[in-house]
Amino acid sequence: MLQIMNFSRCLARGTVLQRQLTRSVSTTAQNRVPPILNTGSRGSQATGINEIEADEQGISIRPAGIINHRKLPWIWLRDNCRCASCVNQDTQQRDVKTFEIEYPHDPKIKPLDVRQFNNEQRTVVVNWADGHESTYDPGFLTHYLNADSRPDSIPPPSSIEQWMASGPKEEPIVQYEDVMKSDEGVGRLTDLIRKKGFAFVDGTPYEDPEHTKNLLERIAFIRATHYGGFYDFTADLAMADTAYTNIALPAHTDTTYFDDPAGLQAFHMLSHEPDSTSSKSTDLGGESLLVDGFKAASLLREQSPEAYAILKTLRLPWHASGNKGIAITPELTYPVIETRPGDDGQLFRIRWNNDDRGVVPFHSEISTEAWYAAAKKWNSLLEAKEMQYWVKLQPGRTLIFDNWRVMHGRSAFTGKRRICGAYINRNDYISRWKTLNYSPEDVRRMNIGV
Ligand SMILES: C[N+](C)(C)CCCC[C@H](N)C(=O)O
Ligand SMILES: O=C(O)CCC(=O)C(=O)O
Ligand SMILES: [Fe+2]
Repeated sequence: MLQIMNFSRCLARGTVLQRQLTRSVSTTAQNRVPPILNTGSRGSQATGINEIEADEQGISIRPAGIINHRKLPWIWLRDNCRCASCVNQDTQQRDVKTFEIEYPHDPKIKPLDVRQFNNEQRTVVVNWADGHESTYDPGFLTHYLNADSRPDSIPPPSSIEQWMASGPKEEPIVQYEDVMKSDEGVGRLTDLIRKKGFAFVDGTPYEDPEHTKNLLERIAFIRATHYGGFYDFTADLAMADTAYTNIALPAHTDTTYFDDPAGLQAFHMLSHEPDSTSSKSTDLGGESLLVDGFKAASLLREQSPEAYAILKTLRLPWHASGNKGIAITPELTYPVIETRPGDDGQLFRIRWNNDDRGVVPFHSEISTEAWYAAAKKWNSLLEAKEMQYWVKLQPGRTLIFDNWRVMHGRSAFTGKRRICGAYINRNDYISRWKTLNYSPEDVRRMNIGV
């Protein structure tokens, strides 16, 4: 039986909807909505909705097992209405005139009633005084009752595989033709990178670097920097950077000098031939080093929580200054190790290139010597044999890695060594990974939090 108190005007509406309705609530707290299971596919577990309470401020849904009584304010509900007149159906952008709503009590958005339907989605409907009707997926509502922000578009920590000198359990390989011929191939490639930090694309044609460029553009458009867009380089100091030499490079991440370092980096060794500088007998060198920065940070946290805290806290300047007319530094300073907000402090980004690091600033709580001691511990981890995964890149095998997690380096070399590749923005890569590895519904929720 419909119990609609203080919502006199919609009584007529109530009879029309009655046959579909399982229940509605009034602003008085004593109305309890018997438990129903929320079939919303929010996150990994269905959240049972026990009861909906509505009052002058908003509605609270007491999900099964959750005791918090967070109330979802009316203005928040109206602002997040997803109906065709509140969301531009062509662009998914908000059409709601948020700031025409008088806050906090606008007679226009006074709710006349809140209902839960007995349909598949168990949708919750709010009828507003101005005649507007908003429909909500209970999974969306219960998510925000449990969380302070939109669902993360990150794989659960359990699926992020950290590795050491032997690399991931299974070598992360995707075939070039799979990536070129289908989005399924791109989905597998981006998911391997997301979970293992890097992947190889085997069978990449190497006669013409264009194939490598086309491969990388299957993920997302290439990010241009002062090194150009798609890069194809040898040890000729074409640019004033040690990458364009043949010296050994220790483990580092690239583009530490941008506020937003490149999300992905790729290397495809096109050729490596002896030249007059190479002695016939010894090998030419130029092996590639990969170090899992998340593994290193996890070990540092275990072995020396203080050093970990210091590298997480003290923010540093970084720079790219070698090339004429180029003087790039991030606008903010950044620590070596960054974690996501929240007390589980999931690792978010590693920024490490001791050659491009600026001057360690003096800090009110952290002594400079303490930072150097912590950085020394960090560096010893990166130099430890058991942390170093070495690969000899070959023509045909393109390496693509997460430059926010995996550090790269190389051994010194002789001969003529030619590498091509590119950077790709973090958000463009994550967008591609999301859209190819999650349902449109889940992507929508992750992206707009609804
Ligand atoms: C050749 N390639 C463009 C890939 C790199 C150029 C040098 C990158 C610089 N040392 C850094 O760490 O960001
Ligand atoms: O030559 C290599 O293997 C990599 C050099 C490097 O660190 C880079 O190009 O970013
Ligand atoms: Fe590099």
